Amino acid sequence: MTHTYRIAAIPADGVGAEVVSAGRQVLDAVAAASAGRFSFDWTEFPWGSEYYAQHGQLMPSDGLEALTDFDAIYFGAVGWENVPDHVSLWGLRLNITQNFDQWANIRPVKFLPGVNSPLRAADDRELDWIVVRENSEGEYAGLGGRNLSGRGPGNEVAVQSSLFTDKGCERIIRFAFELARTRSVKKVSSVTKSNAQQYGMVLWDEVFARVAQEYPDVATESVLVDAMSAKFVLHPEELSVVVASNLNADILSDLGSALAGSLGLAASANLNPEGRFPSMFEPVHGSAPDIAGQGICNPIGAIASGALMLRHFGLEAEAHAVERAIESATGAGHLTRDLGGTASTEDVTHAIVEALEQELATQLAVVSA
Ligand SMILES: NC(=O)C1=CN([C@@H]2O[C@H](COP(=O)(O)OP(=O)(O)OC[C@H]3O[C@@H](n4cnc5c(N)ncnc54)[C@H](O)[C@@H]3O)[C@@H](O)[C@H]2O)C=CC1
Ligand SMILES: CC(=O)C(=O)O
Ligand SMILES: [K+]
Ligand SMILES: [Mn+2]
Repeated sequence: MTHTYRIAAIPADGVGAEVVSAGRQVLDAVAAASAGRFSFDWTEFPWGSEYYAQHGQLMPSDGLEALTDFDAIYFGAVGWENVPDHVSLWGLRLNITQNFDQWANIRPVKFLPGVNSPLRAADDRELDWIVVRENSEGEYAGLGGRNLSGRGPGNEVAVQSSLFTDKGCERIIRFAFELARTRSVKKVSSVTKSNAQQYGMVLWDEVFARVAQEYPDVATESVLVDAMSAKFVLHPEELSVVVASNLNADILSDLGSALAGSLGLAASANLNPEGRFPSMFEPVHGSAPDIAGQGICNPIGAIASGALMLRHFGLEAEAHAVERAIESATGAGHLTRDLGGTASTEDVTHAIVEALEQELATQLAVVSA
């Protein structure tokens, strides 16, 4: 019996279209090698900044309903010069993550063979951690407002509030501890700025201490975000699972990707762990307008996000095969320009698909032996 996974693809803007196309090629190769066990049924939605130019919104008003019944969403990146960035982000990505309660955003950082880290002599023992990002509240709760008229020219005020709830903190912190238990280094580092932000972040620290008591087998530390950004560079080997609020984890995950070699490498999963809504898989990077449309962007972040989607479906061997294929491609020197190479998006995708087909053929041979 073939199991069909229904996936909504939303490439959106800039390099989003290029990397989603690359990721789909890899995922289709995975399905083709599954000997009929499963397949992907793709539906592509033309939403994003171009759609906005025609319709005045990033996605249709009933767009969320259209997505509800999919098994997952495979997303590129949103943002282009014709729309203010806060309008495009809230109109599409945050519209989906907020309304589908994708409260856990998982962002692994790994060292790849053949890729130089800007960290001197860093290797795969040093760079292998997961940023767990609170993805539903915190600094991106969207609470606040602007006083445009009441105070006269030059006197405008704006309030951008953060929202921290005990339940919101607890569920993401618990998620981080459960994840740490599955890793060889069982440690959770909690990141706040609770010396300066004395309400929400102190609540976070208290919830972290409370939940930690239930996980005596997991080591813990609480680090302020400024110190943590230094630690990412100076002592990356001390990190395993890093849990942080929405904004702090957003920043730290770009830093982590850069340390691994490029923003183009980093994968992410926006999870609704209860399964009430589809989860969404996307590269960490944005639409990269500076290199979009040239066929040179790095597809690895999107392809590795596809691996996270396979893992979410319980297809662990396949997810692992994709990750191994990425490693063989980089190890063999198939690198895009952001990594100092000359390969195109298509070259790298092709190299990964080839390595994957060998990887999966070996796996099948082992299974049937
Ligand atoms: N989840 C999403 O949809 C996100 C959307 N954005 C949006 O993307 C637009 C551009 O934002 P930026 O701040 O410039 O961030 P960005 O991530 O698009 O680009 C930052 C730098 O990384 C490079 N880069 C990004 N992806 C790459 C890839 N696959 N291969 C090679 N190099 C890559 C770019 O060329 C650029 O130099 C904005 O409209 C922003 O709002 C930004 C971040 C996330
Ligand atoms: C918006 C953004 O930068 C992110 O989700 O990573
Ligand atoms: K993205
Ligand atoms: Mn970001």
